[in-house]
Amino acid sequence: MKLPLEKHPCFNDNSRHQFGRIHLPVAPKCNIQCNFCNRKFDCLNENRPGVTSKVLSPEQAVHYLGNALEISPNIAVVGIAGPGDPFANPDETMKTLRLVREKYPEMLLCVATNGLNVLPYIDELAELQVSHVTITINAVSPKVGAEVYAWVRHQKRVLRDEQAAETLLENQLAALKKLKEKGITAKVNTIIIPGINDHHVLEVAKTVSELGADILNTLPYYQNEGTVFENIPEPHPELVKHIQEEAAKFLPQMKHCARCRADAVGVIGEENSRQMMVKLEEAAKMSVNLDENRKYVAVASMEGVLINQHLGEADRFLIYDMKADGSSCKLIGSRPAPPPGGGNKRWDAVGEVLFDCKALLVSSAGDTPKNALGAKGMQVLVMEGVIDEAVTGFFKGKDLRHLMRTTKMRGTGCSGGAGVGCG
Ligand SMILES: C[S@@+](CC[C@H](N)C(=O)[O-])C[C@H]1O[C@@H](n2cnc3c(N)ncnc32)[C@H](O)[C@@H]1O
Ligand code: SF4
Ligand code: SF4
Repeated sequence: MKLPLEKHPCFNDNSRHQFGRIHLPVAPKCNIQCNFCNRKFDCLNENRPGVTSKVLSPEQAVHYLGNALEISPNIAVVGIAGPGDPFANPDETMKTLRLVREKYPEMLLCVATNGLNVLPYIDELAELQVSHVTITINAVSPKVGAEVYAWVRHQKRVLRDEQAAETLLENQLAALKKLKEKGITAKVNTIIIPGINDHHVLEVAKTVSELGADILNTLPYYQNEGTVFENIPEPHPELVKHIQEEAAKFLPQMKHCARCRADAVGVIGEENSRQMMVKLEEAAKMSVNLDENRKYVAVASMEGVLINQHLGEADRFLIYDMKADGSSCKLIGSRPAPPPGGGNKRWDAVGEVLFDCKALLVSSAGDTPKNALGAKGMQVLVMEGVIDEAVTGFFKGKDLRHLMRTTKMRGTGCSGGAGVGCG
Protein backbone atom coordinates (compact mmCIF):
# COMPACT_ATOMS: atom_id res chain seq x y z
CA MET A 1 0.00 0.00 0.00
CA LYS A 2 1.30 3.47 -0.88
CA LEU A 3 1.36 5.66 2.20
CA PRO A 4 0.39 9.35 2.01
CA LEU A 5 3.90 10.59 2.86
CA GLU A 6 3.06 14.17 1.94
CA LYS A 7 0.74 14.41 4.97
CA HIS A 8 3.57 14.26 7.55
CA PRO A 9 3.31 17.65 9.29
CA CYS A 10 6.90 17.65 10.51
CA PHE A 11 8.43 16.89 7.14
CA ASN A 12 6.08 18.87 4.93
CA ASP A 13 5.58 22.56 5.54
CA ASN A 14 2.33 22.56 3.56
CA SER A 15 0.78 19.91 5.81
CA ARG A 16 1.60 21.25 9.20
CA HIS A 17 -1.55 23.34 9.69
CA GLN A 18 -3.79 20.69 8.18
CA PHE A 19 -2.60 17.42 9.70
CA GLY A 20 -1.65 16.46 13.22
CA ARG A 21 0.72 13.97 14.83
CA ILE A 22 0.43 11.92 18.00
CA HIS A 23 3.29 10.72 20.14
CA LEU A 24 2.64 7.48 22.00
CA PRO A 25 4.71 7.62 25.23
CA VAL A 26 5.68 3.94 25.48
CA ALA A 27 9.48 4.29 25.89
CA PRO A 28 10.43 5.48 29.39
CA LYS A 29 14.05 4.29 29.68
CA CYS A 30 17.11 5.79 28.02
CA ASN A 31 20.44 4.20 27.14
CA ILE A 32 22.45 7.43 27.17
CA GLN A 33 22.49 10.61 29.20
CA CYS A 34 22.62 13.87 27.29
CA ASN A 35 23.86 16.72 29.47
CA PHE A 36 20.88 18.88 28.44
CA CYS A 37 18.04 16.42 28.94
CA ASN A 38 15.87 16.18 32.03
CA ARG A 39 12.95 13.78 31.92
CA LYS A 40 12.12 14.09 35.62
CA PHE A 41 9.55 16.85 35.62
CA ASP A 42 6.04 15.89 34.77
CA CYS A 43 3.92 18.95 34.25
CA LEU A 44 1.02 19.23 31.84
CA ASN A 45 1.91 22.84 31.08
CA GLU A 46 5.55 22.25 30.32
CA ASN A 47 6.26 22.14 26.61
CA ARG A 48 9.67 20.67 26.19
CA PRO A 49 11.19 17.44 24.88
CA GLY A 50 11.33 14.39 27.11
CA VAL A 51 8.26 15.29 29.16
CA THR A 52 5.14 13.18 29.34
CA SER A 53 2.29 13.13 31.80
CA LYS A 54 1.88 9.34 31.51
CA VAL A 55 3.73 6.29 30.21
CA LEU A 56 1.57 3.70 28.40
CA SER A 57 1.93 0.02 27.59
CA PRO A 58 1.65 -0.82 23.87
CA GLU A 59 -1.93 -2.03 24.33
CA GLN A 60 -2.90 1.06 26.31
CA ALA A 61 -1.27 3.19 23.63
CA VAL A 62 -3.35 1.64 20.85
CA HIS A 63 -6.50 2.07 22.91
CA TYR A 64 -5.59 5.73 23.49
CA LEU A 65 -4.86 6.17 19.78
CA GLY A 66 -8.39 4.99 18.94
CA ASN A 67 -9.87 7.64 21.25
CA ALA A 68 -7.48 10.31 20.00
CA LEU A 69 -8.47 9.67 16.38
CA GLU A 70 -12.11 10.15 17.30
CA ILE A 71 -11.30 13.55 18.80
CA SER A 72 -8.81 14.56 16.06
CA PRO A 73 -9.43 12.62 12.83
CA ASN A 74 -6.76 14.74 11.09
CA ILE A 75 -3.95 12.89 12.90
CA ALA A 76 -1.82 11.57 10.06
CA VAL A 77 1.27 10.37 11.93
CA VAL A 78 1.91 8.17 14.93
CA GLY A 79 5.35 8.86 16.39
CA ILE A 80 7.31 7.34 19.24
CA ALA A 81 9.72 9.83 20.81
CA GLY A 82 10.29 8.78 24.35
CA PRO A 83 10.05 10.08 27.01
CA GLY A 84 13.35 8.11 26.92
CA ASP A 85 14.60 6.40 23.80
CA PRO A 86 12.44 4.10 21.64
CA PHE A 87 15.29 1.60 21.22
CA ALA A 88 16.24 1.55 24.88
CA ASN A 89 12.72 0.03 25.09
CA PRO A 90 12.72 -1.95 21.84
CA ASP A 91 10.09 -4.52 22.85
CA GLU A 92 7.52 -1.88 23.75
CA THR A 93 8.39 0.24 20.72
CA MET A 94 8.25 -2.56 18.15
CA LYS A 95 5.10 -4.03 19.65
CA THR A 96 3.37 -0.64 19.53
CA LEU A 97 4.40 -0.13 15.92
CA ARG A 98 3.16 -3.62 15.00
CA LEU A 99 -0.18 -3.11 16.72
CA VAL A 100 -0.71 0.30 15.13
CA ARG A 101 0.24 -0.95 11.67
CA GLU A 102 -2.15 -3.91 12.03
CA LYS A 103 -5.08 -1.73 13.04
CA TYR A 104 -4.35 1.36 10.88
CA PRO A 105 -2.75 0.21 7.62
CA GLU A 106 -2.63 3.74 6.18
CA MET A 107 -1.17 5.51 9.19
CA LEU A 108 2.27 7.10 8.80
CA LEU A 109 4.69 5.79 11.41
CA CYS A 110 7.63 7.79 12.75
CA VAL A 111 10.28 7.26 15.44
CA ALA A 112 12.84 9.60 17.00
CA THR A 113 15.94 8.06 18.53
CA ASN A 114 19.44 8.84 19.69
CA GLY A 115 20.54 6.13 17.24
CA LEU A 116 22.54 3.97 19.64
CA ASN A 117 20.43 0.84 19.27
CA VAL A 118 18.19 1.33 16.26
CA LEU A 119 20.37 -0.58 13.76
CA PRO A 120 19.17 -4.12 14.69
CA TYR A 121 15.55 -3.01 14.17
CA ILE A 122 15.80 -1.25 10.81
CA ASP A 123 14.84 -4.32 8.74
CA GLU A 124 11.64 -4.72 10.73
CA LEU A 125 10.97 -0.97 10.68
CA ALA A 126 11.11 -1.16 6.89
CA GLU A 127 8.80 -4.20 6.85
CA LEU A 128 6.32 -2.30 9.02
CA GLN A 129 6.56 0.63 6.60
CA VAL A 130 7.86 3.02 9.22
CA SER A 131 8.47 5.82 6.76
CA HIS A 132 10.20 8.47 8.87
CA VAL A 133 13.05 8.08 11.37
CA THR A 134 14.81 10.90 13.21
CA ILE A 135 18.27 10.42 14.71
CA THR A 136 19.63 13.08 17.05
CA ILE A 137 23.29 13.63 16.20
CA ASN A 138 24.86 16.46 18.16
CA ALA A 139 28.49 15.82 17.27
CA VAL A 140 30.50 13.98 14.65
CA SER A 141 33.73 14.20 16.64
CA PRO A 142 34.22 12.15 19.83
CA LYS A 143 35.95 15.16 21.37
CA VAL A 144 32.86 17.36 20.99
CA GLY A 145 30.55 14.43 21.78
CA ALA A 146 32.36 13.85 25.07
CA GLU A 147 31.14 17.30 26.17
CA VAL A 148 27.52 16.53 25.24
CA TYR A 149 27.04 13.06 26.75
CA ALA A 150 27.57 12.05 30.39
CA TRP A 151 27.46 8.32 29.60
CA VAL A 152 26.37 5.75 27.05
CA ARG A 153 25.24 2.25 27.98
CA HIS A 154 26.05 -0.15 25.16
CA GLN A 155 25.91 -3.94 25.30
CA LYS A 156 25.65 -3.90 29.11
CA ARG A 157 28.72 -1.64 29.53
CA VAL A 158 28.59 1.94 30.70
CA LEU A 159 31.00 4.08 28.69
CA ARG A 160 32.11 7.64 29.38
CA ASP A 161 34.08 10.47 27.75
CA GLU A 162 35.35 10.04 24.20
CA GLN A 163 34.80 6.27 24.21
CA ALA A 164 31.10 6.86 24.88
CA ALA A 165 30.79 9.51 22.18
CA GLU A 166 32.70 7.39 19.66
CA THR A 167 30.50 4.31 20.23
CA LEU A 168 27.36 6.41 19.92
CA LEU A 169 28.61 8.07 16.74
CA GLU A 170 29.59 4.77 15.08
CA ASN A 171 26.11 3.38 15.69
CA GLN A 172 24.37 6.58 14.58
CA LEU A 173 26.23 6.75 11.27
CA ALA A 174 25.76 3.02 10.56
CA ALA A 175 22.03 3.41 11.27
CA LEU A 176 21.73 6.45 9.02
CA LYS A 177 23.40 4.57 6.17
CA LYS A 178 21.11 1.57 6.58
CA LEU A 179 17.97 3.70 6.83
CA LYS A 180 18.79 5.15 3.45
CA GLU A 181 19.55 1.71 1.99
CA LYS A 182 16.04 0.73 3.09
CA GLY A 183 14.49 3.84 1.53
CA ILE A 184 13.32 5.31 4.85
CA THR A 185 13.16 9.11 5.11
CA ALA A 186 15.85 10.12 7.59
CA LYS A 187 15.84 13.36 9.55
CA VAL A 188 18.74 14.38 11.74
CA ASN A 189 18.15 16.55 14.80
CA THR A 190 21.12 18.57 16.03
CA ILE A 191 20.70 20.53 19.21
CA ILE A 192 22.59 23.85 19.13
CA ILE A 193 24.31 24.20 22.51
CA PRO A 194 26.25 27.45 22.99
CA GLY A 195 29.92 26.93 23.73
CA ILE A 196 29.60 23.16 23.36
CA ASN A 197 28.78 22.31 19.75
CA ASP A 198 27.60 25.55 18.11
CA HIS A 199 30.92 25.82 16.23
CA HIS A 200 30.55 22.20 15.07
CA VAL A 201 27.00 22.02 13.69
CA LEU A 202 28.10 22.60 10.07
CA GLU A 203 30.48 19.65 10.39
CA VAL A 204 27.49 17.54 11.47
CA ALA A 205 25.45 18.86 8.51
CA LYS A 206 28.23 17.99 6.04
CA THR A 207 28.77 14.47 7.42
CA VAL A 208 25.11 13.48 7.54
CA SER A 209 24.39 14.92 4.10
CA GLU A 210 27.18 12.73 2.69
CA LEU A 211 25.44 9.70 4.22
CA GLY A 212 22.14 10.62 2.56
CA ALA A 213 20.14 12.29 5.37
CA ASP A 214 17.06 13.91 3.87
CA ILE A 215 16.55 16.86 6.17
CA LEU A 216 18.30 18.53 9.10
CA ASN A 217 16.60 20.02 12.12
CA THR A 218 19.06 22.29 13.91
CA LEU A 219 17.12 23.26 16.99
CA PRO A 220 18.03 25.51 19.89
CA TYR A 221 18.87 23.84 23.13
CA TYR A 222 16.23 24.37 25.87
CA GLN A 223 17.69 25.34 29.23
CA ASN A 224 16.73 22.73 31.80
CA GLU A 225 17.10 22.84 35.56
CA GLY A 226 18.80 19.85 37.14
CA THR A 227 21.06 19.10 34.16
CA VAL A 228 24.83 19.44 33.74
CA PHE A 229 24.13 22.31 31.31
CA GLU A 230 21.63 24.09 33.54
CA ASN A 231 23.75 27.26 33.60
CA ILE A 232 24.27 27.46 29.84
CA PRO A 233 21.89 30.03 28.32
CA GLU A 234 19.82 29.19 25.26
CA PRO A 235 21.35 30.23 21.92
CA HIS A 236 20.48 33.67 20.54
CA PRO A 237 17.84 33.45 17.75
CA GLU A 238 20.32 35.22 15.41
CA LEU A 239 22.86 32.46 15.98
CA VAL A 240 20.22 29.79 15.27
CA LYS A 241 19.18 31.59 12.08
CA HIS A 242 22.77 31.94 10.92
CA ILE A 243 23.53 28.25 11.57
CA GLN A 244 20.38 27.19 9.73
CA GLU A 245 21.27 29.33 6.71
CA GLU A 246 24.77 27.93 6.54
CA ALA A 247 23.59 24.33 7.11
CA ALA A 248 21.08 24.77 4.26
CA LYS A 249 24.08 24.70 1.91
CA PHE A 250 24.41 21.01 2.75
CA LEU A 251 20.80 19.81 3.04
CA PRO A 252 17.21 21.04 3.49
CA GLN A 253 16.35 22.49 6.88
CA MET A 254 13.34 21.91 9.12
CA LYS A 255 12.61 25.22 10.78
CA HIS A 256 9.25 24.71 12.46
CA CYS A 257 10.29 22.24 15.16
CA ALA A 258 8.29 22.91 18.31
CA ARG A 259 10.55 20.84 20.61
CA CYS A 260 7.56 18.59 21.27
CA ARG A 261 6.72 16.69 24.44
CA ALA A 262 6.86 12.88 24.38
CA ASP A 263 3.05 12.86 24.56
CA ALA A 264 2.47 15.70 22.07
CA VAL A 265 -0.77 15.37 20.13
CA GLY A 266 -2.54 17.50 17.54
CA VAL A 267 -1.30 20.13 15.15
CA ILE A 268 2.35 21.15 15.69
CA GLY A 269 2.66 24.25 17.85
CA GLU A 270 -0.73 23.86 19.55
CA GLU A 271 -0.88 22.73 23.16
CA ASN A 272 -2.33 19.33 24.01
CA SER A 273 -6.06 19.69 24.57
CA ARG A 274 -7.53 18.94 28.00
CA GLN A 275 -9.94 16.45 26.39
CA MET A 276 -7.03 14.52 24.88
CA MET A 277 -5.09 14.46 28.15
CA VAL A 278 -8.13 13.00 29.93
CA LYS A 279 -8.09 10.16 27.38
CA LEU A 280 -4.37 9.66 28.00
CA GLU A 281 -4.97 9.44 31.74
CA GLU A 282 -7.83 6.99 31.25
CA ALA A 283 -5.70 4.75 29.05
CA ALA A 284 -2.88 4.77 31.62
CA LYS A 285 -5.30 3.51 34.29
CA MET A 286 -6.54 0.58 32.25
CA SER A 287 -5.30 -2.98 32.67
CA VAL A 288 -1.87 -3.21 31.04
CA ASN A 289 -2.94 -6.06 28.78
CA LEU A 290 -5.98 -4.85 26.93
CA ASP A 291 -6.01 -7.49 24.22
CA GLU A 292 -9.72 -8.25 24.08
CA ASN A 293 -9.11 -11.71 22.65
CA ARG A 294 -7.20 -12.68 25.78
CA LYS A 295 -9.90 -13.25 28.38
CA TYR A 296 -8.63 -16.02 30.65
CA VAL A 297 -5.91 -16.70 33.20
CA ALA A 298 -3.85 -19.91 33.06
CA VAL A 299 -2.26 -21.54 36.09
CA ALA A 300 0.46 -24.18 36.56
CA SER A 301 -0.57 -26.30 39.54
CA MET A 302 0.05 -29.87 40.64
CA GLU A 303 -3.26 -30.46 42.41
CA GLY A 304 -5.47 -27.52 41.41
CA VAL A 305 -5.46 -25.66 44.73
CA LEU A 306 -2.07 -23.94 44.87
CA ILE A 307 0.16 -22.26 42.30
CA ASN A 308 3.07 -24.61 42.83
CA GLN A 309 4.45 -25.76 39.51
CA HIS A 310 7.39 -24.53 37.44
CA LEU A 311 6.57 -23.45 33.91
CA GLY A 312 9.20 -25.89 32.60
CA GLU A 313 7.54 -28.81 34.38
CA ALA A 314 3.88 -28.14 33.77
CA ASP A 315 2.15 -30.98 31.93
CA ARG A 316 -1.19 -29.13 31.78
CA PHE A 317 -2.53 -25.67 32.41
CA LEU A 318 -5.71 -24.89 34.33
CA ILE A 319 -7.80 -22.18 32.69
CA TYR A 320 -9.85 -19.72 34.73
CA ASP A 321 -12.49 -17.11 33.96
CA MET A 322 -14.53 -14.93 36.34
CA LYS A 323 -17.98 -16.02 37.48
CA ALA A 324 -20.77 -14.08 35.78
CA ASP A 325 -21.61 -12.30 39.07
CA GLY A 326 -17.96 -11.15 39.36
CA SER A 327 -17.62 -12.59 42.89
CA SER A 328 -14.69 -14.94 42.25
CA CYS A 329 -12.93 -16.97 39.58
CA LYS A 330 -14.12 -20.29 38.18
CA LEU A 331 -12.23 -23.15 36.54
CA ILE A 332 -13.38 -23.58 32.95
CA GLY A 333 -11.00 -26.26 31.74
CA SER A 334 -7.59 -27.82 31.55
CA ARG A 335 -5.27 -27.88 28.51
CA PRO A 336 -2.29 -30.19 27.98
CA ALA A 337 1.07 -28.40 28.01
CA PRO A 338 3.49 -29.02 25.12
CA PRO A 339 6.15 -31.61 26.07
CA PRO A 340 9.27 -30.28 27.87
CA GLY A 341 12.45 -29.50 25.92
CA GLY A 342 12.66 -28.05 22.43
CA GLY A 343 14.09 -24.65 23.51
CA ASN A 344 12.25 -21.63 22.15
CA LYS A 345 9.88 -23.81 20.13
CA ARG A 346 8.27 -24.90 23.39
CA TRP A 347 7.46 -21.29 24.29
CA ASP A 348 5.89 -20.77 20.87
CA ALA A 349 3.82 -23.91 21.48
CA VAL A 350 2.81 -22.72 24.98
CA GLY A 351 1.80 -19.40 23.40
CA GLU A 352 -0.44 -21.26 20.96
CA VAL A 353 -2.07 -23.43 23.64
CA LEU A 354 -2.78 -20.33 25.75
CA PHE A 355 -3.66 -18.01 22.84
CA ASP A 356 -6.70 -16.59 24.70
CA CYS A 357 -5.06 -16.12 28.14
CA LYS A 358 -3.83 -12.74 29.36
CA ALA A 359 -1.70 -14.14 32.16
CA LEU A 360 -0.01 -17.34 33.21
CA LEU A 361 0.63 -17.84 36.94
CA VAL A 362 3.51 -20.19 37.77
CA SER A 363 5.76 -20.81 40.77
CA SER A 364 8.90 -20.32 38.70
CA ALA A 365 9.93 -19.29 35.17
CA GLY A 366 13.10 -18.07 33.48
CA ASP A 367 13.52 -14.80 31.63
CA THR A 368 13.46 -16.44 28.18
CA PRO A 369 9.89 -17.78 28.37
CA LYS A 370 8.74 -14.66 30.22
CA ASN A 371 10.03 -12.47 27.39
CA ALA A 372 8.87 -14.81 24.62
CA LEU A 373 5.34 -15.10 26.00
CA GLY A 374 5.25 -11.44 27.03
CA ALA A 375 6.01 -10.47 23.43
CA LYS A 376 2.89 -12.39 22.41
CA GLY A 377 0.77 -10.39 24.86
CA MET A 378 0.63 -12.81 27.81
CA GLN A 379 2.17 -11.86 31.14
CA VAL A 380 4.00 -14.64 32.99
CA LEU A 381 3.67 -13.95 36.74
CA VAL A 382 5.85 -15.85 39.17
CA MET A 383 3.98 -16.27 42.44
CA GLU A 384 2.92 -18.75 45.09
CA GLY A 385 -0.35 -19.09 46.94
CA VAL A 386 -3.94 -20.22 46.70
CA ILE A 387 -5.21 -20.15 43.11
CA ASP A 388 -8.58 -18.70 44.03
CA GLU A 389 -7.07 -15.67 45.77
CA ALA A 390 -4.44 -15.02 43.09
CA VAL A 391 -6.66 -15.45 40.02
CA THR A 392 -9.63 -13.54 41.46
CA GLY A 393 -7.25 -10.81 42.61
CA PHE A 394 -5.66 -10.65 39.16
CA PHE A 395 -9.02 -10.29 37.43
CA LYS A 396 -10.04 -7.58 39.88
CA GLY A 397 -6.75 -5.67 39.46
CA LYS A 398 -5.76 -6.14 43.13
CA ASP A 399 -2.24 -5.66 44.42
CA LEU A 400 -0.70 -9.16 44.37
CA ARG A 401 2.80 -8.23 45.41
CA HIS A 402 2.51 -10.27 48.61
CA LEU A 403 2.16 -13.40 46.46
CA MET A 404 4.91 -12.56 44.00
CA ARG A 405 8.21 -14.33 44.21
CA THR A 406 11.11 -11.94 44.21
CA THR A 407 13.72 -14.49 43.18
CA LYS A 408 13.43 -16.34 39.92
CA MET A 409 14.29 -19.77 41.36
CA ARG A 410 13.97 -21.26 44.77
CA GLY A 411 17.44 -21.62 46.32
CA THR A 412 20.07 -22.35 43.72
CA GLY A 413 19.11 -23.97 40.46
CA CYS A 414 15.78 -25.73 40.09
CA SER A 415 15.53 -27.15 43.57
CA GLY A 416 11.78 -27.32 43.83
CA GLY A 417 11.12 -29.35 40.71
CA ALA A 418 11.36 -32.82 39.36
CA GLY A 419 14.51 -32.13 37.39
CA VAL A 420 13.02 -31.56 33.97
CA GLY A 421 14.47 -28.07 33.56
CA CYS A 422 13.28 -24.58 34.42
CA GLY A 423 10.84 -22.52 32.38
C1 LIG B 1 13.30 13.71 24.25
S1 LIG B 1 14.08 13.13 22.83
C2 LIG B 1 13.37 11.53 22.63
C3 LIG B 1 13.96 10.77 21.49
C4 LIG B 1 15.38 10.31 21.65
N1 LIG B 1 15.71 9.89 22.97
C5 LIG B 1 16.35 11.34 21.15
O1 LIG B 1 17.07 11.90 21.98
O2 LIG B 1 16.39 11.57 19.96
C6 LIG B 1 13.40 14.04 21.47
C7 LIG B 1 14.27 15.19 21.01
O3 LIG B 1 14.32 16.16 22.02
C8 LIG B 1 15.63 16.68 22.08
N2 LIG B 1 15.87 17.29 23.37
C9 LIG B 1 15.87 16.72 24.60
N3 LIG B 1 16.15 17.64 25.55
C10 LIG B 1 16.32 18.81 24.90
C11 LIG B 1 16.65 20.12 25.32
N4 LIG B 1 16.86 20.41 26.59
N5 LIG B 1 16.74 21.08 24.38
C12 LIG B 1 16.53 20.80 23.08
N6 LIG B 1 16.24 19.58 22.61
C13 LIG B 1 16.15 18.60 23.51
C14 LIG B 1 16.45 15.44 21.86
O4 LIG B 1 17.78 15.74 21.60
C15 LIG B 1 15.71 14.81 20.72
O5 LIG B 1 16.13 15.36 19.51
S1 SF4 C 1 7.63 15.51 16.23
FE1 SF4 C 1 9.39 14.20 15.64
S2 SF4 C 1 8.87 12.12 16.30
FE2 SF4 C 1 7.00 13.37 16.40
S3 SF4 C 1 6.00 12.95 14.48
FE3 SF4 C 1 7.26 14.79 14.18
S4 SF4 C 1 9.24 14.05 13.40
FE4 SF4 C 1 8.14 12.27 14.22
S1 SF4 D 1 18.78 10.34 24.20
FE1 SF4 D 1 16.86 11.50 24.20
S2 SF4 D 1 15.79 10.85 26.05
FE2 SF4 D 1 17.89 10.10 26.22
S3 SF4 D 1 18.94 11.63 27.44
FE3 SF4 D 1 19.23 12.19 25.29
S4 SF4 D 1 17.55 13.55 24.72
FE4 SF4 D 1 17.03 12.57 26.67
